[in-house]
Amino acid sequence: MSVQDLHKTYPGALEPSVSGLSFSFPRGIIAGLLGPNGAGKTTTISILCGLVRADSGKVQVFDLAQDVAHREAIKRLIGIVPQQIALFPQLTAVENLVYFGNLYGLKGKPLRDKIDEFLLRFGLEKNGHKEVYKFSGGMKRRTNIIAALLHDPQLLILDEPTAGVDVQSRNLILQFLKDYNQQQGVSILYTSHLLEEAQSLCHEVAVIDVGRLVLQGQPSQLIQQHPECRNLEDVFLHYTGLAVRD
Ligand SMILES: Nc1ncnc2c1ncn2[C@@H]1O[C@H](COP(=O)(O)OP(=O)(O)OP(=O)(O)O)[C@@H](O)[C@H]1O
Repeated sequence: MSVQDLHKTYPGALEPSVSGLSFSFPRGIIAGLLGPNGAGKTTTISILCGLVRADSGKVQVFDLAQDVAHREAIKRLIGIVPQQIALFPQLTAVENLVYFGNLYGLKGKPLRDKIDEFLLRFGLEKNGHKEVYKFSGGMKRRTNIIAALLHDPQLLILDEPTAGVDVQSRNLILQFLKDYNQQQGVSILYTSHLLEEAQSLCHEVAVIDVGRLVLQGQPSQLIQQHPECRNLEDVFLHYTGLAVRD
């Protein structure tokens, strides 16, 4: 995927959210889009998915331009896991997942089999028929991820998928993402504020700040290039500074 000279100012906003942003990631890797609060990560992801329209700039997903002509094709290629849990609380996990599968034209036994397979893989097999409002935060997050996987996306985009989950759920989610990337060859784009996690998960990261690219590269190389930095978090702070963001 790539974005080139991307600009976006929301209606009524005084400052742009994305301002001349360019980066690209090769197919088949786990990529991290990192940056402080308000850096423009969610906006960029939303533009990549076709949920928000850019003011200007070029966006490509698997060599398809993100425009009206390719929006439907790109929608089928992408699975989106939003930052906020997007599930119906009064429905059970299975009912939610049937609903999301139906949106992609999946139904019947093949859909039910797939749901059962993912519930098992995400440790939810005993809770499929429980209403989601009764779920813990980690269970909701895991169900939210399954909803994005049912149509076999080629690119999985996750906005802070491990925010607010316990160590066990986080471990399961990260191991799943590694396996899914390796075994299925699915490309993954992920955002997080947990830089230790990003360092161990991502093949490549792009750091953005105030809507612009700050640096991009493989975590190990970025750390090597900065002898004074012990880890990715040190490199991140070196470029983005210590000042807190609004
Ligand atoms: N719908 C909107 N209308 C106006 N401004 C918005 C809107 N959505 C985001 N913004 C602003 O755009 C900027 C970038 O926000 P965005 O959510 O893309 O950043 P982020 O990097 O994902 O932040 P965080 O890490 O806090 O989730 C912020 O200043 C934010 O306040």
